[in-house]
Amino acid sequence: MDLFESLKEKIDGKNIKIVFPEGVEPRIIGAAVRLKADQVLEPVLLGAPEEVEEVAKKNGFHVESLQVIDPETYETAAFDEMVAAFVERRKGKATEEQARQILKDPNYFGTMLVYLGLVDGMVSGIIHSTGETVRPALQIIKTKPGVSRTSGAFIMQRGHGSERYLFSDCAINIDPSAQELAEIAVESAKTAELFDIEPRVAMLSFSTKGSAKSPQVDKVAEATKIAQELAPEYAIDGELQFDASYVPSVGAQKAPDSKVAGKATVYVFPELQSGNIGYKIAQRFGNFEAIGPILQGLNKPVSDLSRGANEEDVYKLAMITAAQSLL
Ligand SMILES: CC(C)(COP(=O)(O)OP(=O)(O)OC[C@H]1O[C@@H](n2cnc3c(N)ncnc32)[C@H](O)[C@@H]1OP(=O)(O)O)[C@@H](O)C(=O)NCCC(=O)NCCS
Ligand SMILES: CC(=O)OP(=O)(O)O
Repeated sequence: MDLFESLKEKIDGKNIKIVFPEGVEPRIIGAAVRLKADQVLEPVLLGAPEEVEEVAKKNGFHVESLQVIDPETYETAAFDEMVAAFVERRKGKATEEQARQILKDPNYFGTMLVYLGLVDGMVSGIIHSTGETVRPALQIIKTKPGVSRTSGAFIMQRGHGSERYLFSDCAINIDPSAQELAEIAVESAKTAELFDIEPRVAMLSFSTKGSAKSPQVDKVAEATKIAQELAPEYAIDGELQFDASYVPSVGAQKAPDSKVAGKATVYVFPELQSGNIGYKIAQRFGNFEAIGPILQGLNKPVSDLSRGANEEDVYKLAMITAAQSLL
């Protein structure tokens, strides 16, 4: 079954609420109107209602049935409660006065709605940078017990899902340590399972099994060992070059004893430059659909769109975020 048909079945009838802080952006409004009409989930747009309506009208959308919250006119008692919860969560890192200022930012406001359980997840980042989008989640929602770093994964699919892989970290950790990379690998295997990908995890490098020597290669080899110890239930191998991971004949030649080489489904990049460049090359040269970044390891789901996303990307990432909220 198509991934999104199966996700629709999972989230159907659960009345899952997803907040979109960029409620006056046409690609967001278009996706929200379709999500509501298809009865996939309950979208909540942030913004001034008259502005949302104006943008919708210009773009031929009808938004009458959508919930719109204007942070500027949010009910005083509810805002006071939000401010108090923020100050408490930041434990001395923000005063009440600072909190009132910070919460004017729609990404902070939306993240607080998620934290307070008033909505189930958030999708943002189509206008804002990744830092602006995810920093509130890192500070407020924070990572699950046992996870020290969140990371950003993409579902990469082609041929309506006949080929489907997971790429990570393509969004968050600029230069993870071996320990952090190992954790990213394990979280990526879990994310893959959630989205019907049987995880065979390749720890990518420019070297395969010692064919090159450098501190960067050593980091990936060490991360592989740590990940294998952390999660022996998963097939995780490295360090592997991309061709050795993906092409069966090259995998057999370069890493003949590997359970992953030549058939990897989860590709873990050694640092963010290669991860972010790698997914965009597959997307733009290879015609893969890139759905994400899906933030892994957070207590509640927050997803960060690429600024290059289209309406369909928003629609699909919202479904993924809704499915994560059921975990
Ligand atoms: C994600 C990012 C914005 C965080 O940067 P930052 O805000 O400067 O991070 P800081 O080190 O100041 O930490 C801020 C808070 O987030 C937490 N944090 C930072 N990175 C984290 C991570 N990967 N996982 C979990 N928590 C994290 C810190 O512990 C800190 O929490 P605290 O305030 O409660 O102590 C930064 O790593 C970044 O810019 N990454 C690249 C993003 C990017 O451009 N990607 C390409 C496009 S997708
Ligand atoms: C994920 C990503 O690269 O986001 P952006 O294109 O917005 O920088």
